[in-house]
Amino acid sequence: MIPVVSRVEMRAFDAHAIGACKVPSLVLMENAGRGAAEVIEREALGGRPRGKRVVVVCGTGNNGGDGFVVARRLASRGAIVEAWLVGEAPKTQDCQLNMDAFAGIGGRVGRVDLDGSLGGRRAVLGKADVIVDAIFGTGLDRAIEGPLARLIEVINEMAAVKVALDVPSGMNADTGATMGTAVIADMTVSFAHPKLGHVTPHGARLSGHVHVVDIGVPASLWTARSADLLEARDVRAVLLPRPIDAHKYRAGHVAVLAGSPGKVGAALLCAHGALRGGAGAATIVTWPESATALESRVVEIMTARIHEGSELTDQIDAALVHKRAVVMGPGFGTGDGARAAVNHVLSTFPGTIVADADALSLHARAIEEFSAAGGRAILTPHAGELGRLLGMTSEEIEADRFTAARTAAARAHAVVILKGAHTVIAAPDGRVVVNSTGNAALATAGAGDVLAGLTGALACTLTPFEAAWAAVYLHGASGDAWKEANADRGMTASDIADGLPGVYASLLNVGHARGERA
Ligand SMILES: NC(=O)C1=CN([C@@H]2O[C@H](COP(=O)(O)OP(=O)(O)OC[C@H]3O[C@@H](n4cnc5c(N)ncnc54)[C@H](O)[C@@H]3O)[C@@H](O)[C@H]2O)[C@@H](O)CC1
Ligand SMILES: [K+]
Repeated sequence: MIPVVSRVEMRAFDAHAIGACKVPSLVLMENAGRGAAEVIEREALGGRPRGKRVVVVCGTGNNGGDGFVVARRLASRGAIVEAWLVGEAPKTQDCQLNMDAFAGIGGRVGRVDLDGSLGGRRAVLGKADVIVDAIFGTGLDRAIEGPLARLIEVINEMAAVKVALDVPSGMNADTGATMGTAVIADMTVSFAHPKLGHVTPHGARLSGHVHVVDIGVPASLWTARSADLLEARDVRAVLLPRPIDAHKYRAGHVAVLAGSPGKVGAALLCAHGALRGGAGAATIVTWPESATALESRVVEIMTARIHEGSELTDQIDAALVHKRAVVMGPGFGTGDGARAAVNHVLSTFPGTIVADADALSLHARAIEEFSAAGGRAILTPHAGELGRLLGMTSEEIEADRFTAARTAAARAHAVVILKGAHTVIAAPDGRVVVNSTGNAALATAGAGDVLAGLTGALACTLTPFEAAWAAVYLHGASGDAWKEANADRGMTASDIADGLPGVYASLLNVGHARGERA
């Protein structure tokens, strides 16, 4: 997993590097700027910097200092570079020294007169191949307004490739939100670690592709991080090879409490996700009309009937015998019977419980009720559902997804999967993992049902937290495989499930080892 840090953590990392590790700040800045210049040369200038026009827009703090290093480095590679200082004079010594060093090699330093017209500047920016945004980094502490905001809007209008240093100026490094206005970059070079804001839906749109460069201090020296970004090897490590004598029930039997008349598709997709996700068996536990509708359609999936009324809890208990995980909610309904069923499972089922869709709606403003599961529940809300659980709007959730997920996990004493681009998975003990897979192809009806079923399948053998993050990763990876083979659209929820064996094959490389499969 890759550590993802907050603004405060990053500033503490820098202070540690300079103080305890005795690496001079000027060296860190040189490393940062050199790393960024290499990324820009390779990714934005096609490996041919000579004769290309680059404008580096520098603030007066250390982000601006990084900008002057980039300017000097690219100039020495043959690019035609202008560096602009936005403000009267550098405010930090390292910024001043690097501005002088750029001027010292014959570089042109211009000053942007924020009170004047930006007309002349606009013409120069219009001719640039690359614009480097070095106005603000982690020092941003208030909304950008007035002439500075206008300058950023002008940068955003330009056709040049825009590269942000550390964070796009105006992006909140912790939440990804725009503070006043923000640079919309094609790519961002982040120093030492990715920042939380880079891995939020809004921040990812501002940042473009994020490259992380080393600044010469081992990341391992510093363990404080707000979240971890998933990598393929993390998922590979928890997916243990199956023994040669795997049995369908040892591989895990998932119960799916889902479906109501008109919504049996949700139950089917969920069970299909569980089976393609590796469950040995799946049983849909549902109302009589739904069971009748399902029985004519399912082959590999079993059904069990439950009725509203006095027999309900006994019927559920009988249906859940020997199940390792229950997924409840997809298309299940929100009536009295559904409520009684969901609450009964929460307070009695000994395995892992995945609560999705209607199981979440039933507990609006009462997220604490999930603590009845004693830490064995996994909740799978999108921002709207989590908003209802916490009594907030979905905009308030999106404004700070990390805090929302962490708060929800603590209050529910459950694992929370906050869905969206860069899904956040939070554990009740405060650990937070961010997903690195997935794309717009996954925005399709029923995708959530498949994720819930897949999570249930993995929960048969993994802890709730591991099952949650591994499922999210695999689900996204199925979307990525679809996009690679087709496009970022046209995928159905069944396709997501059907893509899972291929994802397993590429992760585990088991395609050739058929003898080991159950
Ligand atoms: N030694 C270090 O600490 C290192 C820092 N590095 C760079 O330094 C950056 C942080 O530098 P700084 O802490 O100097 O901060 P910034 O360069 O991000 O910001 C500088 C100044 O902007 C002002 N400011 C904040 N918000 C504003 C607003 N909305 N409108 C107008 N002015 C505003 C602040 O008061 C501050 O003086 C990092 O993002 C990174 O790019 C790198 O060089 C690596 C090493
Ligand atoms: K920046």
